[in-house]
Amino acid sequence: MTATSLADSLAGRLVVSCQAPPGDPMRQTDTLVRMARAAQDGGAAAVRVNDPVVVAATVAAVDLPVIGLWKDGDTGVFITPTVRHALALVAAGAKIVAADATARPRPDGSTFTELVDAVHNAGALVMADVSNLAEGRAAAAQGADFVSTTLSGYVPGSPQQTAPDLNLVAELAAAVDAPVVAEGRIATPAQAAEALARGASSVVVGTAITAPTALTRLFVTGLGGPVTSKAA
Ligand SMILES: CC(=O)N[C@H](C=O)[C@@H](O)[C@H](O)[C@H](O)COP(=O)(O)O
Repeated sequence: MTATSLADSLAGRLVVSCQAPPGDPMRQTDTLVRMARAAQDGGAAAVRVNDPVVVAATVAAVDLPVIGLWKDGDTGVFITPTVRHALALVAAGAKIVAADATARPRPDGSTFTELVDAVHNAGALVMADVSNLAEGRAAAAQGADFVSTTLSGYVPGSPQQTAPDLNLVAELAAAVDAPVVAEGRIATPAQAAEALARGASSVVVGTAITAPTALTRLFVTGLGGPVTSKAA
């Protein structure tokens, strides 16, 4: 699949993020692969998968393009923080590498441009995870193939809200040539459709589809608790 046809294959469609946080019972390679197979059966255009080991297992098990990321750490830049992480994902079979493209310093002192160039040279595309319009513009100017709202709400300065940041979707869609991906806290099909209507090219949904622990917690909280320490 060429870069253009890969991008076209995602246009107007759903991507399912098949991840589980550290310590979660679902964080097993086989379980995560089964999530990806279920996403494929349900009609997803692609899956978004964390960690090269899980990426390789998913690539072997599903026919969908895999968007790979590698979360390393939990502060600062930790979504595919370095060129080394990015290239490991390409080697594992990711067709698209998702990486933090915020303005924060990267742990190896590299630039986002260097990551983009390395991934392109290795034959894959880059999805820039951003938290605001300026970062999206910069990422697109540096060659990102997709710009995703992934980090809005998770970086100081971006709106802290329970709803998806559809304003950022619309701002990015008006400002960058790269396809804009709506991602983060999209909880219903209506919100996903609204994201497309606001200019998104694709929509990534994770928690609302693949996170039974978090979803159980929502219902438990809705019933007035109790929330256990593990679920807190
Ligand atoms: C901020 C961050 O680390 N986001 C991660 C990026 O890969 C994932 O934990 C999210 O589940 C994903 O972005 C999908 O979002 P939601 O689960 O809200 O549909």
